[in-house]
Order: sequence, then C-alpha cells, then structure tokens
Amino acid sequence: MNRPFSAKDHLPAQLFSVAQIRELDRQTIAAQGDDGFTLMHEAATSALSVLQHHWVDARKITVIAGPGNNGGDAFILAALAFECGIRVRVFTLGDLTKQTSAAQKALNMAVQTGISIERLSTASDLSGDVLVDGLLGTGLSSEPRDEFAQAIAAINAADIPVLALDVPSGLNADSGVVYGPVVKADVTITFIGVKRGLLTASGPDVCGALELAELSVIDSAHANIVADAERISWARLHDEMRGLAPRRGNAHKGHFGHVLVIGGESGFGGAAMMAVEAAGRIGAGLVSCATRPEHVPALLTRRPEVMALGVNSGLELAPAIQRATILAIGPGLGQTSWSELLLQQVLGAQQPVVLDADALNLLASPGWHCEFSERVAVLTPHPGEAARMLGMTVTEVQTDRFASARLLAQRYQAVVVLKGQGSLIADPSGRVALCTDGNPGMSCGGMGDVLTGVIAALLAQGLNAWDAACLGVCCHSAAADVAVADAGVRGLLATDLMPILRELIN
Ligand SMILES: NC(=O)C1=CN([C@@H]2O[C@H](COP(=O)(O)OP(=O)(O)OC[C@H]3O[C@@H](n4cnc5c(N)ncnc54)[C@H](OP(=O)(O)O)[C@@H]3O)[C@@H](O)[C@H]2O)[C@H](O)CC1
Ligand SMILES: [K+]
Repeated sequence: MNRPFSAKDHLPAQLFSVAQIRELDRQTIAAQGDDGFTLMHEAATSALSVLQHHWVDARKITVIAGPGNNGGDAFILAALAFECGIRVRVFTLGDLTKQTSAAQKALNMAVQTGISIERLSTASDLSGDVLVDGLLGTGLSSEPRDEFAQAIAAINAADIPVLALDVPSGLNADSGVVYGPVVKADVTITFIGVKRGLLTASGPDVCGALELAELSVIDSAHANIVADAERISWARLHDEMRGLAPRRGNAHKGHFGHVLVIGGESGFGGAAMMAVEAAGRIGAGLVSCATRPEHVPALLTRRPEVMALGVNSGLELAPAIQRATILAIGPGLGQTSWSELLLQQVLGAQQPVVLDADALNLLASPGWHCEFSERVAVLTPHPGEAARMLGMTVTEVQTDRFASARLLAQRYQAVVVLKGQGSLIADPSGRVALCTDGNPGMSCGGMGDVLTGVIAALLAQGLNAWDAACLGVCCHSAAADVAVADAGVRGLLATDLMPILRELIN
C-alpha cells in the first residue's frame, strides 16, 4: 500500500493568521529600516525561481499587477524575468496613486527595463506560458470590486497556467472563504509563513500546489508571535510517532479498552455498525454496541466479534455502560425519546466519551446544555451540527472556522473536531490543529460514523483526547486518500476504509 503523503508535508507545521504575518512583515521592515522594498524584492526573487521550477521552459509570461504590495511583488518579478530573457507583458489594475513607496519603486523598476506596461482591459490579450497573479494578496478586505472581479474572471478564462503571488486573488487568506470570483491557481507561492486560510474551507481548492518562501524575516518567536495553528497530517504524526506504543507479547484484550457504541435508532442501524467496525479495526480490545433490538441480528452477522445489546430504554443500557471504558454516542442515534434516554444515561456516566451526529444535535437543543470540564470528551461536529450548537448559520460557522472551532471547544470544555475540508481540532485552551489529509470523496454517508469509532478506539488504547482526535482525524482522512488513490473520488464508501485503517494504524 502506498503510504499516503499529504501534498502539503513539505510545509512547516506553523500556520499563521493574516494579522500575524502582517505584524511579522511590519517588524522586519522596521528592523531593516527601509520601506519594505528589500523584502518585496526578496519575495519576487523567490517567486521567479518557483515559476522557473514549475515551468522550466517558460519563454513568455503575462503579469497582472494590482495597486498594493501584492502588485509590487508582481512588478519586480516582471523586471527580474525580463532581465533573464523571458518575454514579459504587464497589465495593471486599480488606483496606482495609492501605491506604497515600495510598490512605486517596484513599478519604476519594471518601467526602466522597458517592459510594456498597460492598463488591464477586457480587450487585453492574456497569453503566454504562465500568468502571474499579483492582483490582490493579504490586503483583500471583501468581495473583489467589479473591475477586479472582471480581471479575476479574465485570468480564469485565459486558460493558461497561473502562478498566484502570496494568495490567489479573491481568497480570504485568514479563513479560506471566497466571497465571489477567485483566481484558480496552479501554483501559489506564499511569503513569510503559511496563512491558515490557504489550507481550510476553499483554500485548498484554489491554491494548487502550495510553496512557501520564508524570506529573511525576524524569527516569529523573536517577534513573540506564536503560530495561530499547527498543520498536522498522517505522515507527519507517523514520523513524530505520536501514535500508539507497539504491542507487547503478553498483551490481552483488557489492555486495549472496551468501547461501547450507542446509536442506531430504527432504520439507522448501519451507522452504529460502521462505528463498531472502525473501533475494532483501530485496535480496541473489546467493542460493544447498544442499539435497537431489530439491528442486533444484522450486526452479529456482519461482526460476530461485537457484543450487541438490543435496548429499548435507557435503564437497560446501564449494565453495558458499567462494563465499558470508553463511550461513543451518536451514530444513527436519532432525536426521539429513545435517543434522549440513552444520551441522558451517557451524560450521567464518567467514562471518556465521543459525541457525534445526533448526540450533538440533541446537545444543541434547548434544555440539554452541558459541558465536559470534568470529563474526557471529544465532539465531532460537521459545520451543520456546529451551527446548531453555536446558534449560528452554517455560513457564519464557515466564515471563520478557526473561531468556530475554538468557540465550541471553549463552550463545551472539550476537544472539538470541526470536520470539512481542512478539518480543525481545537481544545478549550484555544489550541488548534489543521489536518491537510482528506478529499471530497469523504462527503458521503457513514464517514462520520467511522471517524467516531476510530477516535473512540484510540481513547480506548490510552491516548488523551487531543492526541486521539488529531491521530484519529489524520488516520481517517489518510485512509480515504489511499482509498481514492487507485479508484477515484466518486463512489467511495465509508466501509472501504476499514481494511486501510487497520494497515495505517499498524
Ligand atoms: N506581509 C507580507 O508577508 C509581505 C507582503 N508582501 C506582499 O504584499 C501583499 C499585501 O500587500 P497590501 O498592499 O497590504 O495588500 P494587497 O496588495 O493584497 O491589496 C491591497 C490593495 O487592494 C485593494 N483592495 C483590497 N480589497 C479589495 C477588494 N475587495 N476589491 C478591490 N480592491 C481591493 C486595496 O484598496 P482599498 O481601497 O480596498 O484599500 C489596496 O489598494 C502580500 O499579499 C504580499 O504579496 C510583500 O511584498 C512581501 C511580504
Ligand atoms: K495574488
């Protein structure tokens, strides 16, 4: 099996907010005592080498330069490219009278080389081997204004490879949200640090291959800037061996915990089954399942290893809870009075608990609020469940996924996994990790149930809530990456992951 390699593993772990990057930039420029032109020149130099690395024989490039320092980067890149024999055309946009002094110097540098510099118009011929997007960077403040929106549409319509400088124009580099038109880049060279929005929400869809040029800025620690989030992936965690200890010969099943999965309201028995199977495949010593009696025969047929208990009321659940070391409630739980009785039993227990799906929807409903400061807990909402739990719309949750994940972890005093592209793990202290594994094939029924079982099994084997959530999310997503590597994204089924989970965790 090809070991999954997250396409982002060449990047450092630190992820910064835009404000942090701009502060680093400001402090560096102040230390350098110039207007930022030195840093801009360094950015452009590294951008040109990235261009020549990806498009070795580029002979003709078109550069789109905006009115800010992102445009400044583009002007210098144009001048440098021209000086090494590449044919260059530059199109500018926006009010150049607002340029910073560094950007003005950059424009003059391009003018002095004799490059043709024209205002971008609908008639502009955007041709060449590579198109450089220097329109908007971290200064984007809202939906691109009309002439910028038109320019972005023209860039995408030009149908030639695009190198985006710092950020694909139109993408909010802080949240990964796009408000409207956005450049779809083949390669993005980002400067100083990886902005957190490049790796979550829509960021990965529009960045293409992501490169980092750290430039000679002051060290973030020196500027007492602590990275806003950390990037994790299966490959990275695997290398750091933040995984499970190897198994000793005289082990027995009691060493590896006993997971009790609670769920499977009438008609949703499959969800509980998938969580059960995933927990077994990740190595829980024992797995039990409390579900509607009608699902027990099917469950035992599929997985005779599981201890299946048909329950009609919460009271029947009590003995099963007593025997378990880890509880996982939610897969197919439903929101009926049966569901509520079971949730009440679980909330009254002490074991570490994973709450997913309808357990979260119930928690979000009035009269249910509770918090887990005295208990090991992992909550695994998708944006819709997160929205209900926060009393927000999904759009609001997605507008700043980092804030939403932190808010949930704070409010519930638990480790929270906010699923989606670039899944986030947050803990009550505000710590956030971003997983760069995974693919769109995962948005299919059952994937969440599998993740619930994975995380529960890692808790059962002794990992703390943070490590179980991080390792579980990466293992689950990496398994999906392996599954689609051969057969493609469409038609991935949650149960396809089962054998791969076992291989990865070993
Ligand atoms: N900070 C760094 O790490 C480095 C930054 N460099 C490069 O500089 C940009 C950031 O430059 P900045 O000038 O702050 O901002 P931008 O160039 O991204 O854009 C600002 C201009 O764009 C206009 N703008 C903003 N939002 C919109 C919009 N929605 N529609 C249209 N136009 C917009 C804005 O005008 P306003 O009137 O809106 O203020 C500005 O004119 C960074 O991305 C790097 O590429 C350094 O060169 C290297 C280090
Ligand atoms: K850009």
